[in-house]
Amino acid sequence: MTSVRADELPGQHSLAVRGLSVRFGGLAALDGVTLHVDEGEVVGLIGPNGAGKTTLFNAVCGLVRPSGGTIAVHGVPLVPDPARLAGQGVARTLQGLGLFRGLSVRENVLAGNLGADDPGAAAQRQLVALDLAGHADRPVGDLPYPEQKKVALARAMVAEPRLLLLDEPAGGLGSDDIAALADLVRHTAATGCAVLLVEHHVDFVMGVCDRVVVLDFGRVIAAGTPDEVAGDPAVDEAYLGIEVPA
Ligand SMILES: Nc1ncnc2c1ncn2[C@@H]1O[C@H](COP(=O)(O)OP(=O)(O)OP(=O)(O)O)[C@@H](O)[C@H]1O
Repeated sequence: MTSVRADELPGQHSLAVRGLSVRFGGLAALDGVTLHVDEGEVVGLIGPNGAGKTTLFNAVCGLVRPSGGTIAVHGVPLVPDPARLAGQGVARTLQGLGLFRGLSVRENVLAGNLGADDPGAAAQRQLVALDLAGHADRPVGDLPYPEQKKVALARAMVAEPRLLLLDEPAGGLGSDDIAALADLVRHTAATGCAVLLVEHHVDFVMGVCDRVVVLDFGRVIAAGTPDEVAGDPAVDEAYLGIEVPA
């Protein structure tokens, strides 16, 4: 069951990033980025290659150290440490699947929730929710790629995060699987989870997100509903006008 921390401030954003800056030597990968995601919301983070999307995820996860700014989850300053993320209600999927290919589907899902009171029951709930229960005892590497993507999502969701970071979830999927993924993402948000989504597949982003934040050269150049962002000339120039990988 998702816990509420005693020091959580009521009415706060699920994720609040304020003035976040990350430098790699002389390069400002993020330069004063401010964004938020609320409970039950799907927010897309898009931008051209090198815009800073992965760096923002990495900063939230404690994989890079910001030079400035703050990150808070439900009003509580985040302690950016990969080993403590789950305890702070945050989960992330990876661009690559990052699955343990020699383990079964169930074992992979279990790996996402080592601290649960009843990890088996939590894993079973996710297997059922993602229609994977029939494959639970198969080696994950035997499943088709779209099913493996679902296993990666189940592993992220098994700890019942309140903030889910999805890193290019549509990568490598065909149109039918992308439509199914959109349903899954909306379903996840409907459970109250806040979802921040990095994705190059623009149609998927525009179809699934409540709001979209556009980065370019480490700065927010536009933010709003998909329609607002799609009609923004700065976005056309920076992003939508260029060819992006499918
Ligand atoms: N560890 C690092 N050391 C030095 N520079 C880095 C490092 N990580 C990222 N960068 C640089 O920071 C900038 C932002 O990179 P980032 O990977 O966050 O962009 P992105 O928007 O995720 O791009 P893509 O869509 O290609 O994944 C780029 O110029 C990148 O080359």
